[in-house]
Amino acid sequence: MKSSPFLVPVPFYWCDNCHVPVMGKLCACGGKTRPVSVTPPGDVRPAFDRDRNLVNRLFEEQFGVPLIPDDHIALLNKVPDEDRMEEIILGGAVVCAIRFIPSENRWEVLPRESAAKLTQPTKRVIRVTEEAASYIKDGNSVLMPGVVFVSPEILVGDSVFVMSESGECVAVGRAKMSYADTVGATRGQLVRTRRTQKSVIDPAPSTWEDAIAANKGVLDLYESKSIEFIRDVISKNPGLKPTVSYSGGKDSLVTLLITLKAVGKLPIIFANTGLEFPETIENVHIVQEKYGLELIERSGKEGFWDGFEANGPPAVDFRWCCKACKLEPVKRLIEETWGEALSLIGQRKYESAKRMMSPRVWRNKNVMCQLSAAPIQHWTAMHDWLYLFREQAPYNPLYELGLDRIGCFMCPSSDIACMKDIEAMYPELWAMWEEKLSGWGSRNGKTPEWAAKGLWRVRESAEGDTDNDSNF
Ligand SMILES: Nc1ncnc2c1ncn2[C@@H]1O[C@H](COP(=O)(O)OS(=O)(=O)O)[C@@H](OP(=O)(O)O)[C@H]1O
Repeated sequence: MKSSPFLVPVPFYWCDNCHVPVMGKLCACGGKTRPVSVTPPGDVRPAFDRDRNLVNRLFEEQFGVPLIPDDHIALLNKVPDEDRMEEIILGGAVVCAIRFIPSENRWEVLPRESAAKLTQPTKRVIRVTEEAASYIKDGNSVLMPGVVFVSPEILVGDSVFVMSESGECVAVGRAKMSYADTVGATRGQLVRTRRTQKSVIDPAPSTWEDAIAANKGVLDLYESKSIEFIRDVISKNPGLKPTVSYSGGKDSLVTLLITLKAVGKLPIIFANTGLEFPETIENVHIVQEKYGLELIERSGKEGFWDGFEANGPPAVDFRWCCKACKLEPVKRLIEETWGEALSLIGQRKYESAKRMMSPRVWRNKNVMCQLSAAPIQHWTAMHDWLYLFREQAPYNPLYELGLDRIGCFMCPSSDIACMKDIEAMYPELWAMWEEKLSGWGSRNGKTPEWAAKGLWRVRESAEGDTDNDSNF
C-alpha cells in the first residue's frame, strides 16, 4: 500500500504559558509546548480580520453568539473536502470547522465541544439531565428521555450543542428530530453525536507580538538554515546567474527576505501572466522599491489568450496555462539575458502532496535553462507569517481579504468558495472572464451551466503536457 506523503509530522505546538502557537517543542519562555492535533498537511495560517468576521458571522447565525473573542489570536487550517473546509484553532485546540457547500452556495459550521469553553451558544442547544449527560459523554446518542430543553429553531440535520444542566458541553452532533417533533415526544433519537477529538484548550488572550517572541528560537533557526542553503546552492553553481522568482505571494517574499540576508540583492523575476490582481502588481513594485532591487518582468498575457482560443480555459487537470504564461516567458528571458540561471523559489513541502515529494533543487523539464531551488522547502505557512510579521515585510494585502493563495484571479485550482469571493470583490474582472467562458463555451458546444457553475474547472479527458503543479 502506498503511504500518504503527509505522514511527515506537522511541527505545530501550543505554549500554555504564553497562550500562543509555537512551531517547535520548546517555547522561548523556556516552557515545554504541547502538540496540537490538526488534519494533515497542517499548513496552519493566521485568521485575518476578514476570516475572523466570516467565522464569527457564521457561528452567530447558527449558535446565536460570535466565536472568536477580539483579544484572542485565531488560526486556520485548510483540510480536504468537496470544496473548501477550514479547521478553526483557538487556544491550541480545533474548536470547529467551517465548510462551503457549493450546491447550496452556503457555509456551514461544524462545532467541536471545546468551542463551548470560549463562548456559550444560545441557539441550537439541547440540555440534558446530569444522568443522561454521563451516558452521552461515553459516545451515545441523545435520546428523548433525559432531555430537559430543546431550542425552538432546531430543524432536522442541524448541528447542535448538547449541554448538561450544569452548563458543561457534553457532545456535539446532528439533530435527528426538529423542535416541533420533540413537542410532547417521550421517545426517539434526538441527536446523533459526533465523536470529536477531546482536546485541551487554553482560552486566554494573546497577541501576534507574543507569538513572534515565543517563536524567536524557531524563527532564528529556520532563517539560519535557509541562509546556509542559499549560500551553499549559489556556491555550488558558480556559472549560473542567481535570481529570485517573485510572484507577489508570501512564500516568495520570505524567500526574498532570506536571500537578502544570505547574499544581498539579487534581481527579481516576475512573470506577469496578465491575469494578476491589481494588488499583486502593486506589491511587486512596492517590494522592488523598498529593497532597491532590479525587477525583470515578462508578460505571459498573449500566451494565455492564444492558448485559451486553442485549448479552452485551463482546468485543474489541464493547466496548460502555467507553461504558456509563466514557464515559457521565463525561459525566453533567461536564455536571452544570461543563458542559464539559478532561481530561488517560494516553494514549500506543506503546500501539496507533489511538493512534499519534490527535491529541494530541481530543473523543470520545460525550462532546462533554469535551476530552481527552494530555500523555505521545510517551512509551514505559520513560519512564513510569523517571519513576515517579525520583519514587518510588505506582504500582499489580498491575504487580509480572505485569499490564502495568490495567483491568477481565475485559477482553476481555486475552490468555488474563493471564486465567489473574487466575483464579489472584482465584479468587472469576473464579468470579463464569464464573457470569455460563455463565448468559448457556445462556440464549442458547452451548456450555459458549464460557464456559470464552474464546470469548466475540470476537464477529465485532457491529454498532453499540462505541467499541473508547475514547480516553477
Ligand atoms: N508569476 C510568477 N512570477 C515569478 N515567480 C513566480 C510566479 N508564479 C510563481 N512563482 C514562483 O513559484 C513559487 C510557487 O508559486 P505558486 O505555487 O503560486 O505557483 S506555481 O504553481 O508554481 O505556478 C512562487 O512563490 P509564492 O507565489 O510566493 O508561493 C514564486 O517563487
